[in-house]
Amino acid sequence: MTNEHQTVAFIGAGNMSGAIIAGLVSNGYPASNIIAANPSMPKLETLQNNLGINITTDNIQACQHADVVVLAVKPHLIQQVCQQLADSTDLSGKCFISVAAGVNIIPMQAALGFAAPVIRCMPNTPSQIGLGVSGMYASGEVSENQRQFADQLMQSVGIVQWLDSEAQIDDLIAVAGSAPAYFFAFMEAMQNKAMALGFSKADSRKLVQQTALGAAHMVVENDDLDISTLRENVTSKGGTTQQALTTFAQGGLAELVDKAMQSAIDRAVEMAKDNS
Ligand SMILES: NC(=O)C1=CN([C@@H]2O[C@H](COP(=O)(O)OP(=O)(O)OC[C@H]3O[C@@H](n4cnc5c(N)ncnc54)[C@H](O)[C@@H]3O)[C@@H](O)[C@H]2O)C=CC1
Ligand SMILES: O=C(O)[C@@H]1CCC=N1
Repeated sequence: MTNEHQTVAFIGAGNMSGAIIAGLVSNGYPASNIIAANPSMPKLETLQNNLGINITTDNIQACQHADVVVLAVKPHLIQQVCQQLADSTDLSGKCFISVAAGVNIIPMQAALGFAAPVIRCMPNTPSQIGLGVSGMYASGEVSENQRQFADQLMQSVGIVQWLDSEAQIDDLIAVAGSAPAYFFAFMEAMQNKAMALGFSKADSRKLVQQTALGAAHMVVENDDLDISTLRENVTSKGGTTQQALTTFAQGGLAELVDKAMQSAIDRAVEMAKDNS
């Protein structure tokens, strides 16, 4: 990775930061160029012990020597954190990458006190294992160099999709940011049924996870086939799969997925209003 000696500060060391940092370090990004800040020590100590990064409980200290500041606190705290940084340190020359859902660039820049270069990034937790998806949108103030660095940073933990408008970040949340949870919920439900059928918890998990893994790999490795063809190939006429799929259809699965994804988008829009 070029620019690899840029210092990246993560403000907020929770699930998403932890996933991105783990992905970066395991992909060879120098841990000495990563610092994470969090109000409490336990998560920081785990990150330091496991990944060798720098840690601090002081957001300002983390930010001072950083070229890139990743804002990774809960959405309702983003503006407060931006204001705290703006009040206490010189932010000129720094690029901000916000991974928060439902906080737009304009209110972030207002809290930072200047037209800062801000990149909205919507990652997901599989970034932890290099299989992430990140939607990215850059404000007009972001330089080509900053954009390229952010692109390389997030490409090192998965695939990157640059977006034409900030509003598309909300769509990306529904399609990828929140979406690992949909698959987890589906697998959880399958595991529960397997257990109800008498399989042990461990066996149920093993059977479900291997099936999910196999199905995902088949999609990846057969990119010349529509996903619907892969589904049809499992479905013998009048057989068991057809019966299961009919039950899903009768329960409105496709409509339910559409509705659930739309509700995630609507929630992001609502959050952006609350955080403006
Ligand atoms: N979890 C996920 O799958 C994804 C989360 N996101 C976004 O990432 C952001 C963080 O989410 P999670 O990591 O899930 O939450 P989290 O609750 O796991 O992490 C947030 C961290 O911020 C810390 N914190 C609280 N106040 C702080 C402050 N004033 N200064 C510094 N740190 C502070 C908390 O102690 C916590 O460790 C959110 O804005 C969310 O929208 C985006 C994509 C996916
Ligand atoms: O649930 C949330 O709001 C965050 C954004 C995407 C995944 N987690």
